[in-house]
Amino acid sequence: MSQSNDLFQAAQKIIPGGVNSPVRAFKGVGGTPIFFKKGEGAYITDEDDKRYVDYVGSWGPMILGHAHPRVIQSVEEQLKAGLGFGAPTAIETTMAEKVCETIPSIEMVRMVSSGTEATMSAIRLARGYTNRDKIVKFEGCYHGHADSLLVKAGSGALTLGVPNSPGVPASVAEHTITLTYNDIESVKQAFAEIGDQVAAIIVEPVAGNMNCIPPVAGFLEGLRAVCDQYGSVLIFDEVMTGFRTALAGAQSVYNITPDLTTLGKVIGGGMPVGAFGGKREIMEYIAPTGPVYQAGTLSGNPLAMRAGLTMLEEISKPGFFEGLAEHTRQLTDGLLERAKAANIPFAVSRVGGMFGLFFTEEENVTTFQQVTECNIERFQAFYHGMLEQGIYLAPSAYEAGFVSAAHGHKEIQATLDAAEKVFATL
Ligand SMILES: N[C@H](C=O)CCC(=O)O
Repeated sequence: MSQSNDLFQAAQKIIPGGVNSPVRAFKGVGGTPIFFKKGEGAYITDEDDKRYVDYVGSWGPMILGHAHPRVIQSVEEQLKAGLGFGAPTAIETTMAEKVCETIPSIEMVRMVSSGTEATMSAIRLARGYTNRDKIVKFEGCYHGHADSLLVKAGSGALTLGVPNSPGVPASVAEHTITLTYNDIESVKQAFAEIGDQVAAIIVEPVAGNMNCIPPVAGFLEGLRAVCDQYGSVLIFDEVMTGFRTALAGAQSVYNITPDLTTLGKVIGGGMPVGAFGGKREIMEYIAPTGPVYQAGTLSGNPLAMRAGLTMLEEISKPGFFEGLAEHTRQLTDGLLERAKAANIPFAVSRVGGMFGLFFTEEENVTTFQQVTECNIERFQAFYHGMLEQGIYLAPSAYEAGFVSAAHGHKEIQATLDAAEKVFATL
């Protein structure tokens, strides 16, 4: 028996499923979850002292690698000044300035404590601003677990087979119209029928919660045009892609300006932080300047702001994203080459520091349907083979992988060597 197993047995007695977020439970790959005790750079160490090259990065935030010395130091300094006051602090304004200066579509920003809070609040704001109830999302996209958004959702909900969760009232879900990602015609058609009732379109500009699906040419442009035509708010959920696909997020990669943007993960430097922001005119609808209520005891927590701001400073250094994208390219190209050599039908995707792996005959995966048609048994076998070789990937076929600045030639080569061995066994 391993320490992880013992810990999992104990955890299951007192925590539902033994985990505090369902996707951690390994239901998507079979077996039992690994319990970790330490992270350093590109590596994490489990409770049995086995070290892994980590491509989960705490599900995205760890873009500098684990325990980055500057992030740790800034948190230590803040610790001595107190953990939080529930009152304004100077660092919140510094953080807001940094976000607005980095992502030009954001003229005003409000900090919250998670990505779910960010998307939930952005939806409420869009509804309040437009005085409309309906929202449009896309099947397989995941925007956190607020009621309105847990409809045909991706990520853990899809992994566990509950894309529509019990507990979400039908009277709430009926206001969420779910369309097909990367299919602009279905959007135009829906808007022709009910466009004047739609408060917002919310979209992951790169769908990272159904693996990693970039937008096809014209899709995001089409969403922008439809929102302009019908007076709906365009919300880019950049919780995953913000500060990850590029410094200014996917909106800068694809050159589309949303009305609102939601952020999370990297912005907290590993601490629980989210944010939503955008056009001043819309953001001023939020209390206390406007009537749409939104609040949080821990919002803008100084410890979290300090960690996040330090991380944003580090990733703003010249050349950071070029290096990250190059390492991600080496990884995905290398995997593709080795799969080909082993005659395994396989495809990859990547944008900046995020990537997707697909066991499929298709060369390009662009739709939710293609994602769900991938060979899941083969993914599971690959997953466990890689785990054995000391490579930690997300335990779900529907989650993107993340490369950090700490992943260098050595880690990528180790990953490719491991993959070569595992592909040969499939
Ligand atoms: N894809 C999810 C977040 O973006 C995975 C994290 C979770 O559900 O715990």
